[in-house]
Amino acid sequence: MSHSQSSACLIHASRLPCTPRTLKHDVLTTTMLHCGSRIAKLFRSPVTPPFNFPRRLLIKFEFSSLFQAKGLNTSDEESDEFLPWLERKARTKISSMLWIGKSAYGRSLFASENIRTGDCILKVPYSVEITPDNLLPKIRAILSDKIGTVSKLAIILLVERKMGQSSGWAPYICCLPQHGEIHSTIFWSEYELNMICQSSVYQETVNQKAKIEKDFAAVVPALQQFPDLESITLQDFMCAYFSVTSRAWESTKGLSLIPFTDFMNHDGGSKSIVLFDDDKMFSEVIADRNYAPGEEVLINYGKFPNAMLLLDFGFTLPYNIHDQVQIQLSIPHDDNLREMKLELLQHLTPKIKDAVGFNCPDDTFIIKYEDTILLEPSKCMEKLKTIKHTHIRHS
Ligand SMILES: C[S@@+](CC[C@H](N)C(=O)[O-])C[C@H]1O[C@@H](n2cnc3c(N)ncnc32)[C@H](O)[C@@H]1O
Repeated sequence: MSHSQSSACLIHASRLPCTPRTLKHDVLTTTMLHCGSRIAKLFRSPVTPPFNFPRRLLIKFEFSSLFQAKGLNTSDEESDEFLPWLERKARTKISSMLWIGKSAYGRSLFASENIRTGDCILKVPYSVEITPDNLLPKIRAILSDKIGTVSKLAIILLVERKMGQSSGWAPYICCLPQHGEIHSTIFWSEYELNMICQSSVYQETVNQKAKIEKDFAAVVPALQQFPDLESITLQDFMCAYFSVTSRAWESTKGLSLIPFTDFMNHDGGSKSIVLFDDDKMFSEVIADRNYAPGEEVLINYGKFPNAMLLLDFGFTLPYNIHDQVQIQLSIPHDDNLREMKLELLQHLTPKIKDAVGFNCPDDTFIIKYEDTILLEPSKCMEKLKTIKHTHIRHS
């Protein structure tokens, strides 16, 4: 890392929130509940490229933050009708503390009354969550076994959209993002993608698009059996696929779309996550702090670096403590010192296995933003010297 880059990290560090919030009930230790994870970390392609953020990409990330603003919390008629519709469908109360409004990042949930740390702010029964089980049996019967769960959910969304107002999910389907509203790199033009061609986001985007195209090719023969579905295009499939990667949660019961909960936007500093109660068959969210009426209520999608947020969710965070860079040294296989160099890398980056993100080859190391915040240059130099001496003695 160059001097200018490391000082930039330190400047950012001083702006990071430093007071950890605590939950009134430690929901994570409640045995009955288990937490779901956003699927981004579960659906990585096995091929892994080097992860070098060129300066211009960093500029793009910082630039995007200029558009970040506080919640707008204006309501509209469609949104006002959404929760009563879902509660009728679920035959139970889902939330009395939240309402749907518009934020700088699209729809969002806002506090309708004072919320206290530890309050359960919403409870969505499994019966109104969309899982691959919702796939029409006649479609499932002719789908290839190779079709993954993301694609299955994408097909469900496409089928329901085709049904228009006669779909039992119509109020939800019309809230999902459409082409033109999605900023994931899978929708970037070739010109835009070329600007990030040295980063792994570029390669992951290429891989992701190839996977979607392959899945679509496998799905088309099934869709062609149904006159209403044969007009579905690759672009429609890509939009539906993105709706799933950016909105679904993975839990013990598999992948699911959770209407209403998926209107919540992400805050990397939030401790609220989606919890699943398999006995009582609902998912829920517990507030990690107090909210005043009208405040936007946020949850944490997971510890994702910006590259992954961009690919799977279509946004980046200006100060993301989970951000990281992958640097590939490209140590030639015929290099006599290759093993020693790889070992050195392991010493220098012992946390490499904890890194969330794209897989990476052996000769790659990851610098995590949070590590650079904690890094004390003198300790780092000491460590380097120790490793160097150990190797000199051994060789
Ligand atoms: C699960 S949905 C959240 C609801 C969404 N805002 C909507 O209009 O339906 C995830 C999407 O919300 C937006 N989003 C969520 N958190 C964001 C954030 N912190 N910054 C920018 N966009 C965000 C992104 O478009 C992302 O793909």
